[in-house]
Amino acid sequence: MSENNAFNKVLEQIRTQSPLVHNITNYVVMNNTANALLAIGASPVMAHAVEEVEDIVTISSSLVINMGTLSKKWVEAMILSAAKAKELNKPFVFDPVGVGASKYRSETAQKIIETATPSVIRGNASEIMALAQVTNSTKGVDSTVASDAAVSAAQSLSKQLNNTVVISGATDYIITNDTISKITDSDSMMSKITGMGCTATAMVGACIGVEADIHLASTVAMQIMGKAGNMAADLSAGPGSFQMNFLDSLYKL
Ligand SMILES: Nc1ncnc2c1ncn2[C@@H]1O[C@H](COP(=O)(O)OP(=O)(O)O)[C@@H](O)[C@H]1O
Ligand SMILES: Cc1ncsc1CCOP(=O)(O)O
Ligand SMILES: [Mg+2]
Repeated sequence: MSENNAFNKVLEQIRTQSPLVHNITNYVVMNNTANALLAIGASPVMAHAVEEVEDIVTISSSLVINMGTLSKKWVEAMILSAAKAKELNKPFVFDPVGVGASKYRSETAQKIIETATPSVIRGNASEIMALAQVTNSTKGVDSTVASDAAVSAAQSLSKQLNNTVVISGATDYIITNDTISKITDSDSMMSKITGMGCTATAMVGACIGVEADIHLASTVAMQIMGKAGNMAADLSAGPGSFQMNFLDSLYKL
């Protein structure tokens, strides 16, 4: 299938099926990522309570676990939901926000991965290298290195876990064992807005909710980000209007 056909097919599936995407995500991006999922045609639900996460996983098409703003109860909810996703064979994507920046983040990321292998791990270069225990260059939640630097770390992580690893940045890499796809079509304005990485992870959640080929679904998710990012940048004077135009662009894709 050509790249364009795959893109159109997955986008069409999202719009016709409107997959329910269960997000356990952070306070910073919760509203943005819910709106981004709606704009692309998916149906978001943000649910964190330990009392309900297993029920929500059960009715959802996919699960997004994002560890941006951790706390004890939320970690419990993440572990419960990851275990449920494994039991029910539901696809799930993990965003290891800021892994390496604190012992708590590193331990939590390991706990989640040990509970259930995420279908996809999506992070920036510093996060992927910290997760693969190559180097710790994490500066808070932003990467200090270009995505190219994390390719071999992502590849060993993917081989070790037998899953798909996405490194975002000026070039996005989608890596599944020896298969590497690259996307260079996006805009640097995207790095000036908080939550663009989390939005990329949410887009992966939407795509794996409708498409069983996880590498293809992850690639389309990053294409969606790049295309909407370019469209929005053309219309925007700066990061403020970019945020609004990005949502409109997702809707118009
Ligand atoms: N310098 C850049 N040029 C173009 N696109 C970028 C750049 N940096 C990030 N992006 C895009 O922004 C989105 C978020 O990536 P990134 O900033 O790496 O994530 P995070 O916010 O988790 O650090 C991705 O879709 C990526 O393609
Ligand atoms: C700033 C910040 N602090 C904790 S979570 C968060 C959002 C990070 O989002 P992204 O990784 O998508 O930029
Ligand atoms: Mg991030």
